[in-house]
Amino acid sequence: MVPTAPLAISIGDPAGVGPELIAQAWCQREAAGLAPFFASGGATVLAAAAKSRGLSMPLVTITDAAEVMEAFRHGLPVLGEHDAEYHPGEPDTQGALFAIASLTHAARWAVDGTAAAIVTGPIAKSHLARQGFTQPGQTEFVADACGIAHHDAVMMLAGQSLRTVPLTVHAALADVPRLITQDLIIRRVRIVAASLERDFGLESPRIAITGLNPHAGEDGRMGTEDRDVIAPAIAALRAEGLTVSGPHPADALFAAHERGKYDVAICMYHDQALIPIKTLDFDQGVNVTLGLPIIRTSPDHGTAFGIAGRGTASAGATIAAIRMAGACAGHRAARL
Ligand SMILES: NC(=O)C1=CN([C@@H]2O[C@H](COP(=O)(O)OP(=O)(O)OC[C@H]3O[C@@H](n4cnc5c(N)ncnc54)[C@H](O)[C@@H]3O)[C@@H](O)[C@H]2O)C=CC1
Ligand SMILES: NCC(=O)COP(=O)(O)O
Repeated sequence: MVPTAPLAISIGDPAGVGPELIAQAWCQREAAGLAPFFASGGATVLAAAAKSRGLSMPLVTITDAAEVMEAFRHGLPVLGEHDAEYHPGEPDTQGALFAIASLTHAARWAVDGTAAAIVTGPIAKSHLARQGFTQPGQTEFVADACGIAHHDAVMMLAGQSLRTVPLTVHAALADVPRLITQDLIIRRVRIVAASLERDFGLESPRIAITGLNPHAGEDGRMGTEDRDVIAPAIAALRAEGLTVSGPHPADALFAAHERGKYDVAICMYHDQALIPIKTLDFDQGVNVTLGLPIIRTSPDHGTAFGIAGRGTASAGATIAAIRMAGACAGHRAARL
């Protein structure tokens, strides 16, 4: 089923690769089968970024999202006057403030139903933090926009043959053992299971949970978290009827012969979840936030300031993120 409203896209840092990849996605909209989308501001940035990439992409300034469906056929619809100069590879204060404004508007449109989903362009967290962006990332920003507690907004990375969820996300590795609790595992796995059913159409998803330590602790000989925290949480989730396995030694779980045995791997920390996705599928990886009343996706890569404006950045992950937002919105619409 197609989404009932267009998708809103925030531009991300205008000095990064976000703007040119949005332009590229619009140019490939038909071949890629993308649902109609519109940009949250950034007319100047988008026009210059398209030009830098040699793309022919008209912009259509709109004043109401109701105009998107018609406008999308002729050019990239842009809603909102927030804008910036285009200085690829040179992040600055004005650009960071624009990135915040673009994200703020797009999130609001998703929350009030103007948009069926939000797709967020990459931001540089440290640059935005200097301009008052208080959340650790866009996941938490969007959670705040929805009035959802940060610990109930769950990051999932999705590639072509693998989905992973980092249980702890932007946390120092030294803090991870302390942060992993039975309550956190149970709470997040419930959200993952419900979201995979609702937004991805997976009945009774198979959920594999990694261990924290080498060999999942080898029965307490290499760390006790696997035995004393993760295993009891898995038992509790199974008792609820969820299809959960583990704790699995993380080193082998992502091998090709293992990946077909589960629908999602719950990982203990950021790099345990993101390294396999980015290694297997850098060009197609999508970051999707589960547990929200709205749908939010993003390419899994960052701002890539070093290659912005050169025309070499791949639009694969941005296109995959737009496609996934449309598919999830379609799943939700079909359940109404
Ligand atoms: N969704 C988001 O908003 C994300 C934002 N970031 C932010 O991005 C900034 C830079 O982070 P990095 O760790 O350097 O990651 P990065 O993803 O920006 O770059 C890592 C490497 O991948 C390359 N790369 C990235 N996107 C590419 C594309 N589309 N096509 C071809 N090559 C590409 C870059 O040139 C670089 O060599 C950080 O400030 C971080 O906070 C990082 C990840 C996700
Ligand atoms: N490493 C993933 C990442 O940084 C994306 O975070 P978010 O901005 O989507 O919360």
